[in-house]
Amino acid sequence: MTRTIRIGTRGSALALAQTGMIADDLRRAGQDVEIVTITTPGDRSQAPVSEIGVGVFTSALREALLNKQVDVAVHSYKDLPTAGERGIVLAAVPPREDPRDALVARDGLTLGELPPGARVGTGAARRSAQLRALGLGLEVVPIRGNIDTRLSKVHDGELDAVILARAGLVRLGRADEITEALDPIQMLPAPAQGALAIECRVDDVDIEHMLRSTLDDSSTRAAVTAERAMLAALEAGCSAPVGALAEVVEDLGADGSVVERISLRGVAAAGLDGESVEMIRASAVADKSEAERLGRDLAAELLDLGAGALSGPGRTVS
Ligand SMILES: NCc1[nH]cc(CCC(=O)O)c1CC(=O)O
Repeated sequence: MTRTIRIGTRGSALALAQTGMIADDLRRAGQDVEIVTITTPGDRSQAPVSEIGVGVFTSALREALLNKQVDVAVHSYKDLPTAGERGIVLAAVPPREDPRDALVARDGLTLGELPPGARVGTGAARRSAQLRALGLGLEVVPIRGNIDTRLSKVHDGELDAVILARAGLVRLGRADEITEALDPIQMLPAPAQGALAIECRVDDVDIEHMLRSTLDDSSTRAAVTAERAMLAALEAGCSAPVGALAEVVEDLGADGSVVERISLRGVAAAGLDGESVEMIRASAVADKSEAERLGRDLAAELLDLGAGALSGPGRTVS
């Protein structure tokens, strides 16, 4: 008799959509699965994420895993704190969705077409800092709430545009509302944006192996490992908003053979003040097996270049 695997998820439309896709993948692989919804304090609170803290969406799910209410937890990877959790293992990182941020603007407008003074909604310090650094004279309006709530602020005319992760809109079947996918040169996404983290208990070795062999994508794992290593190293040294994007690329080795490398770009605000619009950018390439070190090295370079403490709003996960 095969065991029914209980998959824990948050109850938001996005979380249910992405957990449903993972459940389908597992069913196709012959597993018997059941979805269990866990309500998190982040779902109940309307306070800014910078106040309620990173991890607010994910700790209840990890607790449900540890106390055996569920066997697997599906998280938006970028919402996970960089610190690991004792007793829990990252069993799989499935192939990533398009990691870019997306603009949803009135009248089909792109960022460059929005007039000065246009009101653009985002709750993320990372997005607002990069947006202000573009020098377009846009007014950044802090917003929170689920994706549907944010989109409705454009449709009802309260805002001219909002910026959201493209991946969330794709998974909710609302990609047709995107008016521009933002180029990473203008707007680097949050570390691990567009990726999922599939966790299980450390001692559940059979489930861990099944999850890894069914769902894990080694290139996505390497890319998010580099991005998150950069974030973790910066967290220790600065409180500026951080963006990162790694891509696995094929390159020619010294002997002419094809080798896989990771190319990582990072951005952080300079440590001037809360109104700072100076963004510090750096990039580097390393062998795919060196993801962790690449991330740490790029963080050290950003700190050397002046990435630092921001006295304004704190870092948020988005
Ligand atoms: N912070 C909330 C959150 N967590 C994951 C996503 C989108 C999906 C993803 O990045 O995987 C979002 C919404 C957003 O940033 O627009």
